[in-house]
Amino acid sequence: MKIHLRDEDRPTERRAPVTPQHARTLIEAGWDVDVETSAKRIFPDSDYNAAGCHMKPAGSWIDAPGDTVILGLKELPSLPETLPHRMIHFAHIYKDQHGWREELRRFARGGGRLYDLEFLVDSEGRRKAAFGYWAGWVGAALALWRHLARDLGAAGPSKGLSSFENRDALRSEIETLAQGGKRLPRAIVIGAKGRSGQGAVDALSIACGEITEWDKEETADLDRRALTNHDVLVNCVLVSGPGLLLLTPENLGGPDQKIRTISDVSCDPLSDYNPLPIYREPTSWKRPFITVGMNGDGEEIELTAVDNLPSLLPKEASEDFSRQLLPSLLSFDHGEEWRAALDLFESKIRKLEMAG
Ligand SMILES: NC(=O)c1ccc[n+]([C@@H]2O[C@H](COP(=O)([O-])OP(=O)(O)OC[C@H]3O[C@@H](n4cnc5c(N)ncnc54)[C@H](O)[C@@H]3O)[C@@H](O)[C@H]2O)c1
Repeated sequence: MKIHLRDEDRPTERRAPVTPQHARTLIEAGWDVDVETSAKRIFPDSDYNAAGCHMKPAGSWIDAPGDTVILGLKELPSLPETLPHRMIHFAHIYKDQHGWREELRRFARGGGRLYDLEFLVDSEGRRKAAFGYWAGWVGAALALWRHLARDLGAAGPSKGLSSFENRDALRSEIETLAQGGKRLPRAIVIGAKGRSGQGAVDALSIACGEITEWDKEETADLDRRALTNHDVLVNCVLVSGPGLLLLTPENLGGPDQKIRTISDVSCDPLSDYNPLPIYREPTSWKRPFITVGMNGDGEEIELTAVDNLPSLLPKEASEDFSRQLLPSLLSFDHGEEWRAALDLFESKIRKLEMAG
């Protein structure tokens, strides 16, 4: 088997789906591993080279032999127009996203196949590899950092963000502020049993006085007064339909409403089912926090909703993702997850053909 790790097209994408350590595991299992050099990837080229990978120029996947599997994380550049390879990445084209037809046509023209990482699932539909844990960890850490910074009149993360070398860089920002002597916040995580919920709980434990963990059971009959009797709210719910409304504009500002900092890790403001319909669009690395109202104590409620949180911690996010993906890669393309991804791809190609 021959696999080729692409340099990511997006200039800010520093994550990798396979670490140098796991590239070595693939080589030991008999894989031939090519890796494109990259000026931005969080792992240096020299580590892949030392692991036994063949280093190739960025963008050379286009000319790889036809039997090579091309691995990446995010979308492809817009050229070439034909894709003859088997490709593994997050393509973001199966939910009728902008440009899905043209992207699928590239595969149809070249005879290639897409194994979309978002749909690499087991027989119960559970994702084989996901970035959720570190999304929750970073989302909660940003909220905690900002909350403590405000207590001391500092900007904290609201001055703008760039990716962190590792989690300790972010943790030390929080720990330094927590030593400032103010009361540690009481936080609540909704969707606490999920991947991002677990990450959020772990990050909040750096400097929270108390952490309440709610999942489906606790929100079935929502006690909003108990919900708003916290300083920090982190939403990590995977919403699949209507029903859950955590906070609406009408719920803000009541006398018992203590919440001052919100992190919406789920970050789905454009969905009809958004459980936090108190903001209209994701916030950015440049301006991660916005004010969404006032709480019962007359303090501004600040919210962050960044839609690419794991990219802020590319090292940990990549290591975790690579660890989850490795067993599937070692069984490429025999496992049920590869069959599921391929079946979906083929059904989308049929949909394209029927649409004409
Ligand atoms: N902002 C980002 O960068 C980023 C990155 C990754 C994932 N996400 C998003 O985070 C969300 C969670 O992802 P995940 O991987 O943690 O999912 P997950 O499936 O691991 O966990 C979701 C949790 O939500 C809970 N839940 C569902 N309905 C609920 C309800 N009504 N009340 C309370 N809890 C409920 C589930 O029981 C589960 O524990 C998704 O919407 C995902 O798209 C965002």
